[in-house]
Amino acid sequence: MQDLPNLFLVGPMGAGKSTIGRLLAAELSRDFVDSDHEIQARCGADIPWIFDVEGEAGFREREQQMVDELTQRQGVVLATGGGAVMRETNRRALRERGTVIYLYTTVEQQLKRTAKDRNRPLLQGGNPEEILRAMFAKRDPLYRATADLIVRTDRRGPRSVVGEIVRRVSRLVDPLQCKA
Ligand SMILES: Nc1ncnc2c1ncn2[C@@H]1O[C@H](COP(=O)(O)OP(=O)(O)OP(=O)(O)O)[C@@H](O)[C@H]1O
Ligand SMILES: O=C(O)C1=C[C@@H](O)[C@@H](O)[C@H](O)C1
Ligand SMILES: [Mg+2]
Repeated sequence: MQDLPNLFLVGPMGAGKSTIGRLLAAELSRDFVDSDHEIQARCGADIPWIFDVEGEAGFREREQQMVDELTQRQGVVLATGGGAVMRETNRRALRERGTVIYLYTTVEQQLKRTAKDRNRPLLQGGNPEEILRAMFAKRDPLYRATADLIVRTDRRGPRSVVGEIVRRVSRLVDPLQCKA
């Protein structure tokens, strides 16, 4: 599937953007890039540390620069951070430079998938369920407004989600799928 556009994954913490993105890129023989990982690699610091030193505002500036840079690559699968859609500039870059896939999941699944991980500063120091519900209310409309496709990840494993994405994206690119 050489004609596929860039594929950009958006969605909340624990939706599976990093996990599914990596598998999807391997399946399509594409490069995989992960905005959170790239920011951490360039700073030599993990996300909680960046939040401690620069605050969320500093992290969001770095994220905007990274989204701008990574969306200009060709032939990539990109996992964005869960909050990237909060900025209009990021939403525009994503929409204009590739096909955007919203990985949807429920707050119940997010809680299970993020419970043991301390690398998400916005979930520390409060009730994670309340935080995730408030984020969902604010962000779900933005994920939907940015996305070309919405794919549920709460009821099936990562490999099955990858299969669905490949099928649905190839239909978007070539709606009739006629045999030669
Ligand atoms: N479809 C799935 N079914 C079951 N578990 C999943 C699924 N997708 C991801 N997971 C698990 O959920 C956890 C979080 O996934 P992942 O780190 O890929 O989420 P993310 O969307 O990248 O989150 P963040 O925005 O915080 O980076 C991982 O342990 C992963 O193995
Ligand atoms: O949902 C969010 O705002 C975040 C999600 C993660 O991917 C990281 O980008 C960071 O922890 C913030
Ligand atoms: Mg991730």
